[in-house]
Amino acid sequence: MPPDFPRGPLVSAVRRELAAARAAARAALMAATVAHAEAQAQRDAVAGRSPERHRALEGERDALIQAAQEKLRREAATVTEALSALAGTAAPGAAGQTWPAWTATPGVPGPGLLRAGVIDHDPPLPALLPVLDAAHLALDGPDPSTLDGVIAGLLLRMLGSVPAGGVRLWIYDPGHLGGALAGFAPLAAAEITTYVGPGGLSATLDELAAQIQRINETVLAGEHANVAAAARVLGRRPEPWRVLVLLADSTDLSSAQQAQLDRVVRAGVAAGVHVISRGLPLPTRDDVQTVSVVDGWAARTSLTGDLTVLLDPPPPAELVTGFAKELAAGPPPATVDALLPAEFWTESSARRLCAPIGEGTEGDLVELTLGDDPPHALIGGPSGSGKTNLLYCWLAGLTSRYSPEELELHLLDFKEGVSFARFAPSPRDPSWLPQVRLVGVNINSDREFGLALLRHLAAELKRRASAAKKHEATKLAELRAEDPEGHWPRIVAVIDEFQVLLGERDAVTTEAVALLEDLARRGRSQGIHLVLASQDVTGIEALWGRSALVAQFTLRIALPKARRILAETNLAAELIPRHHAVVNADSGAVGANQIVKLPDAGDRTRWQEIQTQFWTLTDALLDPPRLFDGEAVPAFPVLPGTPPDFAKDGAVALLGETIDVARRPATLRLTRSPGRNLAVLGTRTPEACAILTSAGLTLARQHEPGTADFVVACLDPDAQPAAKALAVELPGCVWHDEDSLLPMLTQLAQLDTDRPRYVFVFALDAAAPQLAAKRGVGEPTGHDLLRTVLNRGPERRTHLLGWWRSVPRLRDDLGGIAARLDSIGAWIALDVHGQELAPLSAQPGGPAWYPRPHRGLFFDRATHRAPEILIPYEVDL
Ligand SMILES: Nc1ncnc2c1ncn2[C@@H]1O[C@H](COP(=O)(O)OP(=O)(O)OP(=O)(O)O)[C@@H](O)[C@H]1O
Repeated sequence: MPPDFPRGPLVSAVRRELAAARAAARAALMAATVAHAEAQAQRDAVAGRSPERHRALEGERDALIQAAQEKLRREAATVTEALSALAGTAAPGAAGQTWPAWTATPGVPGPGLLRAGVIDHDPPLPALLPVLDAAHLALDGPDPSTLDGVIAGLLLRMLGSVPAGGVRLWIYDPGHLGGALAGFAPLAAAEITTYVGPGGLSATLDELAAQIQRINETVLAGEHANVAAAARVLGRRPEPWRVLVLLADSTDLSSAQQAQLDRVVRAGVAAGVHVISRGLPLPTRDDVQTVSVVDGWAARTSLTGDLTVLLDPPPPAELVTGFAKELAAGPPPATVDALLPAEFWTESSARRLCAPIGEGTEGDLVELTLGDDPPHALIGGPSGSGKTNLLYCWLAGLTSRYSPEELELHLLDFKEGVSFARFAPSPRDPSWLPQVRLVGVNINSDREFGLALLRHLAAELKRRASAAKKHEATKLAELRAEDPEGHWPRIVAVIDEFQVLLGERDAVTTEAVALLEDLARRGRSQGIHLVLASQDVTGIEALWGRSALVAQFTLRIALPKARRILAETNLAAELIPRHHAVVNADSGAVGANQIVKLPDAGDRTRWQEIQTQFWTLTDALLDPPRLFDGEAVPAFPVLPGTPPDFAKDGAVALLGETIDVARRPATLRLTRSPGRNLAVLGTRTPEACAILTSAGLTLARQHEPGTADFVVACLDPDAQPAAKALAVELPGCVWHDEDSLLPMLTQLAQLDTDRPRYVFVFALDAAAPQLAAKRGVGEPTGHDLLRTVLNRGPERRTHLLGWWRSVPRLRDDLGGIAARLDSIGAWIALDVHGQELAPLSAQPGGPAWYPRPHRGLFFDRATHRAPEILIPYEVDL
């Protein structure tokens, strides 16, 4: 049936034709009866006359009867033919085919009438029922299983006549717990069918009533009489049909349920919500059709009146399940290739970035734009809804259109996965996506990586803003026009699961929000675009009350069941099927929805091929992107060949890597100021050893051999191999152990030299009993000596870099509870909690720090406002 064929007139036409057929039959019969009566009268009148006359009259009578019957046959045949043709148009394809020939015909837009059987007539006529957009249906009869078979047939016809997802079913079957229509079960997984349990009817009726109300308010909105009319105006169906199948009897319904059902019946048809009930009478209304089984498969329907309808047998079970499985699986998804242009890297990003992400409802490609408006995007969808795939789609569209000169990508993924790892070089595949400048993977417990990216972008924003000022440009397009030789690509920073970054009430969140605010506000004109994806934006406490920040993200993309990505009244995300998204460039306003079907863009092999193709287009030697890998241990850096001259400012120890885009090392400058010592705190031996070793190796490189003294002492057998290995690397190093510790401290405490001297002590706290022991009268204890070295050493260029396994032990070594810890100007905490660091911290109660594997918290009083995270290097000696 053509989409704009109005169903009401069609039903009337069928009614008219049936009435005409009946009238013609009655008239012909009447004529024959009259002829017969006349002939009879004539025969009586001439009774007794001549037998010839009698025979002639009989012949005349038979001829008249035959002619009347012939006329009846002719007229009936014409009407039958017309009705059959009409039936073919009214119930095309899947709506009308008999079961042996039945196939789904989703290309036929929307079923008109549905075939239920044939009218008992010679020749038989299809008996059709109006349902979708026309009526509800109440079936009754002696045998429920017959009716269930009829319902199964009607449902199959409906589902097979519309595109996947065009009809949604709710099946309430308290008697058989869904068994009566079990063939449709595969559709449950695809969310096309919902089986309503015995206790679920009220909720289902409420849900449908709410849907009707929503459709009235937001879809019909006083402009359309019903969804069918809206569909004609829009050229597409804005809402699926919803069909509630009730396999119940009236005693199953409470009065509240009955009242709600009456409401649904009353208002449902206009909203495309229909009820098909078996055994449960529906109110008598024009838009309630009935089917009453009289005997076996013979029935009367409200449309065919007193003509008997012989109902079709139920569709074969394998036909139903086969179809349901196919429908649930859906057509094979499109691939990433659907998003690639005929020619790569031909677009300019001067004004905007524009790339398709999938197919719209009309089969056209839907594009996402980032530029002055909309500048930033917010993507939402629960876990598994396809956010990563959506990002892949977008990245495929962007990277195939814009060369690395036009586009730079920064990709961070805070979930426990490595979705972006494929875009960075790896031992398996050393190539990378040329536009990608930074990739973050396995960073879910290191929110600082997110902060590092935002700081990096803020610095870039500043650089661009000052270039723009210099060129008197107000936006990127102008800057590029004024400075054609400059490298001003648009930057897109994607942060997947960004709620992790803002997940704590701490300094990281505070700084991240401030940076986001600045980038969101000023990034638009400087070509820096943020794409933030999250499972649930509502849960992000840090964004509460920051509507100005969220408002900058005018491009919203909602995956199925996404919450609060679109405007509150915009419920489109609730309705879209799997692998679809709602794209809305107007902050989620109802009128701006575009529904997109997303291709499956996850195929790794295909991505590798695409990446290889990109590489053939670039002859420049691109630097590989920076890879933040939370699980990787940074390698000890290759140090420069010529040692710098540190005579004036003091040598610098490298202690590990900071979490920073530029891989900045954590440094400690050992000047002649008080407190220039280091305490490493905690029980993680390998990490403590790695830190002291890194420091030792780097300090040694900054002095010509023989111009500095190195001392290594170790009091923990587990640390001895590392300590010994370090001692071997340090020129002229003097080794000490437990036995020689006191003489060592005695000698150091004399402070009789100004030569640079670096003292590395592993597990110093293990010597506490020895250091505390009283010695001869007037003789300082080991602790006294240690304190002298720490307090007075730096001024004489003697620096102690020690490892204590707990803060209290450090404190005990420095004088107990009331000890001053000024001599420890820098510290690194490993498995030590923030509050334990209170004595060493300017922050009351200590810094917010919960130990994490292979991370340290580093604070240098001379350079830090707040402590920073450090990752110990892997040092291979
Ligand atoms: N358009 C699509 N076509 C086919 N398969 C898809 C599509 N979108 C997603 N998928 C598949 O669905 C699964 C979940 O998708 P994806 O990983 O993108 O979801 P997500 O929202 O990022 O999930 P999570 O947050 O749990 O990682 C994947 O197996 C993916 O291949």
